[in-house]
Amino acid sequence: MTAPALTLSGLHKAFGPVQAVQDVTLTVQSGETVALLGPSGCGKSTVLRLVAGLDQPDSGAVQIGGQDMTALPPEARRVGLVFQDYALFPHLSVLDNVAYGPRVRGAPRAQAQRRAQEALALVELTGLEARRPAQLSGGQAQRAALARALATDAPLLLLDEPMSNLDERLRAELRASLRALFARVGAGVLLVTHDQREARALASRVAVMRAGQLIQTGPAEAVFTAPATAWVAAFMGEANLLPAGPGQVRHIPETALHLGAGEAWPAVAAPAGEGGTPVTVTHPLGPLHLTLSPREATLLEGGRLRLTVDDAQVRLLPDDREGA
Ligand SMILES: Nc1ncnc2c1ncn2[C@@H]1O[C@H](COP(=O)(O)OP(=O)(O)OP(=O)(O)O)[C@@H](O)[C@H]1O
Repeated sequence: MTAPALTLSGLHKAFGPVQAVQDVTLTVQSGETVALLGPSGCGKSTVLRLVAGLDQPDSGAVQIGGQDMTALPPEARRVGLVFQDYALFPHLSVLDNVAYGPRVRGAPRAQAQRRAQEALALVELTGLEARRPAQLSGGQAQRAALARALATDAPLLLLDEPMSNLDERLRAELRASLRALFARVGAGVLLVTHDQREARALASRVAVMRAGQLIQTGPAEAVFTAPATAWVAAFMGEANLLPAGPGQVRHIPETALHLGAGEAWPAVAAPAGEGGTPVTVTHPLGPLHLTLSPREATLLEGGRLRLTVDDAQVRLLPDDREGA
């Protein structure tokens, strides 16, 4: 079996009193996209910087393609980097920006440009080779930065909030094309994001990070449908976490709420928003929050809503939301 694209073992990194990364252990296989997901300041970018060699860990090891790279400088690590601000060279054409990686690695000009053309074709920027970065839209600049990482043929790609500067429409567009692109290039991809939708759309596995530590790692769907703790569930946007005794909550996912059957509970609707009509139902388990589609909203009768809760989907989770 081939070595994983990336193996992190027991990484620690502190900045003065701040434990930015604590005991992070994670593997990314070749051809796999793993999302490092967590709120601002939890240490995601620091992990990427440790992988890229831009920072040194206090302890722990970074292996890339099965080789220990912990002590090596960034240029020896064979990783393709895409950071939030793209960092394209403003004075170089798009083609030269993308050919830069192969050139630095010693490829003759013609060969480097050929590789750059191929990478630009992959991100659908063919035809814009002669432009300067300032003449690109946000989405195009983002794709040029990606092409530059792809042109290095690195077995590991590191993406830090790669769509943070794009509007929602462009994000949705790029999400769809990126997933297909990653599958085609076969590299291991470590993607940093605080956006759970982005993680869900792009990654096969998700590692949830909080205050420097990984608190849940697993297949994306498993993490989203079965969060391990109340904090993870809340971070994923789960609204129904009801008190269930000391240190525990009852997690009722929206899929567990079956509308239009059972008892009619008192329900208070808020004005309809973009996602639908928010409703709070007074249920013996506690107040249940849900958002009704226009069709579901017709089930509201005289301030009441019929619903049943599918007990099989209800889980007790440890409540770890205080502190940290
Ligand atoms: N060079 C540094 N010096 C001091 N503290 C730092 C440094 N870099 C990061 N930190 C601190 O380490 C913690 C983790 O930061 P990091 O940038 O890794 O978080 P993040 O999860 O990537 O956040 P964001 O999503 O906002 O980019 C934060 O508390 C941050 O303030």
